[in-house]
Amino acid sequence: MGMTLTEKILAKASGRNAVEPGENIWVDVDLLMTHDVCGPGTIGVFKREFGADTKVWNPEKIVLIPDHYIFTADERANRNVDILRDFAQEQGIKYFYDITDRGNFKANPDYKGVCHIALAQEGHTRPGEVLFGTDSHTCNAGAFGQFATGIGNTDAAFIMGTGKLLIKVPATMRFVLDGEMPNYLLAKDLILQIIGDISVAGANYRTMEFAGETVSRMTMEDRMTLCNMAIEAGGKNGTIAADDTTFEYVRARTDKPFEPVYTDSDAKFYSDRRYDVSQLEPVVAQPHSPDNRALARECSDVKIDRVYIGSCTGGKTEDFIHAAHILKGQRVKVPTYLVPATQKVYNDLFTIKYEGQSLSEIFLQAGCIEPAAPSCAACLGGPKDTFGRMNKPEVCVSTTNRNFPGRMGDKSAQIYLASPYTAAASALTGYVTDPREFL
Ligand SMILES: CC(C)[C@H](C(=O)O)[C@@H](O)C(=O)O
Repeated sequence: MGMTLTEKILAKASGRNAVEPGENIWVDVDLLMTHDVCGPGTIGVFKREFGADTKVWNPEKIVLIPDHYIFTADERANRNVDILRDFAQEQGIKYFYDITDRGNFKANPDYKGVCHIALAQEGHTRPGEVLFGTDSHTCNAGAFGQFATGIGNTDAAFIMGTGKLLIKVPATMRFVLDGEMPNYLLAKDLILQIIGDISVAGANYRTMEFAGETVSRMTMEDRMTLCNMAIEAGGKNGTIAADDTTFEYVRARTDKPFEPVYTDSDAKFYSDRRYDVSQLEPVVAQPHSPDNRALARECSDVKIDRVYIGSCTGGKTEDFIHAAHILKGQRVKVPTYLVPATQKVYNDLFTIKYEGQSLSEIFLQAGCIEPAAPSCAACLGGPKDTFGRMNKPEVCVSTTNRNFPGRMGDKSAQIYLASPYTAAASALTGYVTDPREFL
């Protein structure tokens, strides 16, 4: 019987010809990623269970990325990065993207930024491989036809010691997206539409496989936006079949060989949903859940206090190009925070020209706050001095991926998740705004 992309990767990683959903299998891990929030806990469990002097299973297959709470005076947050640094030195970890100078990240060429985008930009997201990360948005890398999922510190510590993990094979839900994307829709609208349809528990412990002609036409950044938010529907992982777009992106960033695998034509799906994207409209997720969907135009009476454009799912180069498309030559009415996901994205804001102006010039002329140093910043609140943190019960339109109570700081703050178009259009009016008003 045929297998899905996820089943095929897991079969290969467990040394078997075939696997079925529900089976518990041991898989060999290609890459383990951890960051400043969960790395210290993972390292603690690893040392406790394997011994203080034990070496990790493979220092070339572990990636340590400080990204969450780094530009802060908070001592405990800073200590977390120190723990990662000490561990990287002690173990000879090959990929440790350090931040040594917290005051001026530009001085440190090793610093990358938000782990999920940094993993892609550094060539760690390869088709056919197995990636585990101590972060729920590790599913981002499914965009490359990789099996990628978030795990807890205990599982990560086990991988550190053995390079293996016992997991249950997830069943696959397929989402076929066809049709011409209207010029007012972005990938974020599609995934918010899907999560609104199936709910935040609609894909619990299942793969969300995205297919169809619309997906084939998408850039890698769009595909990452889709897969990144599989976890917001409870998904174990997201997947998209690798194609020429994928190969071009990956080969430009790594010379490591990889072997893509593909869903068989007779594979069995848990469910199969189809969308004609030409019929969809810009949407938002209202407070306080990513599945609390409404049409952007239905929320036009919601007055907002700020706009936030950033994070792994909404702070990539193309996200800023989309925002610039709306903001060019206009003036924002509310404070507008810009947080590039990575240092590469940050550099793009100053080098990429959009209709003759750099993106950063467009933003500053429109009255946005100067782009911040790349990091997760206020996407998940963070210490009080975190850039863009919501320290008051205000209302924000944000391109991030979660809007739970307290997610960006204050517990009563209200977050409307939206595409970069909708976020930028809302910045121009001070209300939740359908981007068609400016396109
Ligand atoms: C800090 C980390 C454990 C967390 C996650 O796993 O998702 C964070 O990145 C988030 O987005 O909420």
